[in-house]
Amino acid sequence: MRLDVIVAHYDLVIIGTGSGNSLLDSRFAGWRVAVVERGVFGGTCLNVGCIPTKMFVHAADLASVPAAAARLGVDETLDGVRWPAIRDRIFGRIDPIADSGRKYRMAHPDNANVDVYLGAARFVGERRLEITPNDGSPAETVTADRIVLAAGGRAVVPEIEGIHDVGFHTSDTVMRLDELPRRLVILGSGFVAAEFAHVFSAFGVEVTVVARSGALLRGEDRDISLRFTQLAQQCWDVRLDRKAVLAERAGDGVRLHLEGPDGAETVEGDLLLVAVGRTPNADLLAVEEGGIAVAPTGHVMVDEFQRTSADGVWALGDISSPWELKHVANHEARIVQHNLLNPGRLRAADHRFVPHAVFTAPQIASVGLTEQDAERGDARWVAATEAYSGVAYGWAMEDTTGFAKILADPATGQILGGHIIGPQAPTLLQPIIQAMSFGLDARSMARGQYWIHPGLPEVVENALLNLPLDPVD
Ligand SMILES: Cc1cc2nc3c(=O)[nH]c(=O)nc-3n(C[C@H](O)[C@H](O)[C@H](O)COP(=O)(O)OP(=O)(O)OC[C@H]3O[C@@H](n4cnc5c(N)ncnc54)[C@H](O)[C@@H]3O)c2cc1C
Ligand SMILES: NC(=O)c1ccc[n+]([C@@H]2O[C@H](COP(=O)([O-])OP(=O)(O)OC[C@H]3O[C@@H](n4cnc5c(N)ncnc54)[C@H](O)[C@@H]3O)[C@@H](O)[C@H]2O)c1
Repeated sequence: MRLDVIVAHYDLVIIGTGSGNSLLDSRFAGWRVAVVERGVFGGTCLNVGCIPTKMFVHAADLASVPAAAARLGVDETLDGVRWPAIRDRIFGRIDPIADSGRKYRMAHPDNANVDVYLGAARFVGERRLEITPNDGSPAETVTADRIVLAAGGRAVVPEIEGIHDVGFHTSDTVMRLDELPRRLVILGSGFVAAEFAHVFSAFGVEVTVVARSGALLRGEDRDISLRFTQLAQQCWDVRLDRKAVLAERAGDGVRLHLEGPDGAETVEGDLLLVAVGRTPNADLLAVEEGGIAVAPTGHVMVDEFQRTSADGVWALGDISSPWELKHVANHEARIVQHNLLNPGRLRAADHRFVPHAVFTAPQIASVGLTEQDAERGDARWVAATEAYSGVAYGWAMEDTTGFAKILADPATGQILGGHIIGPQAPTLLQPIIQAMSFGLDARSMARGQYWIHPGLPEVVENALLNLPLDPVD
């Protein structure tokens, strides 16, 4: 046991103000609470994740309109992209929200029972934390009956010789650039790579994507990943099956040395964006000192109630979740909130049908089993697709590449998975998520309701009707 001076004991300490900040409401008014935040209030989604990226994506979608409109006989020109104006509008909206969130917690009478520590917390014992303030003042030790770990994760930087010398960006910094680069090299082929490749190329930047794997977004259903990779290759310089072995400066820019199927090669850009995944912050919190078990992936281990292995310690969001998605972090925050307030009536988190969307071009959305998942299982399944070009609104759009794919149990019609690539994919997928969540089978979903004609959701209706389900009497 360390003999630090304990400055305070709390009923509850929350580490991290992303989804962790949403736990507190008037029901906690009688609790003595501390909130610890080492960075900007509001966490990843608000400040450097979902929200600003999608604000850039929307602007990128608008910049892409003239190219798409010409095919329909509408001639428009893109006169320019005012990057500083786009950037400043986005952060001019976001930064004050983060700022007012911090002020609300620190100073509003609603939070009279809450102490805010602006600093980094780490475990020094069971439910015992050392907090190192951001302002350089001496560390303080606090203890608590309950602790919620909501400290998220951080971008991974791969071990490539020279990478720290050349300078690189991650999603944390690339949205605040002073000016657009002429050429951008993106290392990685997941969500972040796909979204920023779209944003920067729509703004006129020459984009090179370096993928370790043989396809982009290879976690998607393989038909979706294949279609997206083919489309990406038409827009960006896509290098598949490449290993980056060395980074060096090239003039004012950067050169990456790659090894691939055809041997050694190099790619150059004015900027390098590293987008090779994220890792949970459990290590920085020294959670093992608090008796908290960690999985081989680095995630804090939790049970179905979001309890860690240490008494009184809960976890939510990216620090413990393999999904690393805001709607999952929010759901888990609601579960932890309920369980803190109702220790005798614990509620389990529901991770049965976790959807996701990639806001690239075209958009992609997915829920449930992919075809490759289904092949690995023992259960019977069937799959069917419908192209956007097979429904009236898809004709209107002259879409030739989008499709919806649905997997189902052929006997019961239970929907096992849904995957869509094309305009408005996340919006089109939502009824499939709803059907899976509430047990609506494919037959009932297809024919038990009207589908607005000629709406784009007809692509989902037709994919359902195309499923080769077992005949029913
Ligand atoms: C570029 C990008 C785009 C994304 N887009 C989407 C999207 O479109 N849709 C989606 O669902 N998800 C998206 N995500 C993922 C989403 O942002 C995360 O899943 C979500 O923000 C996780 O929330 P959280 O509360 O677990 O962690 P965070 O929001 O990361 O909050 C953790 C907080 O803890 C603080 N902290 C960390 N360590 C300590 C410490 N030792 N002491 C004190 N404080 C600490 C951090 O400063 C941070 O503020 C995106 C992520 C990125 C990076
Ligand atoms: N729209 C969204 O919901 C959204 C958007 C952005 C980020 N996110 C979340 O943030 C997380 C992080 O995103 P991400 O794109 O950084 O990670 P990711 O896990 O989606 O993709 C990382 C990719 O980098 C590749 N990779 C790993 N090491 C590499 C190396 N050394 N060289 C080249 N490639 C390498 C991997 O094979 C993988 O394809 C995602 O898992 C996602 O949950 C969500």
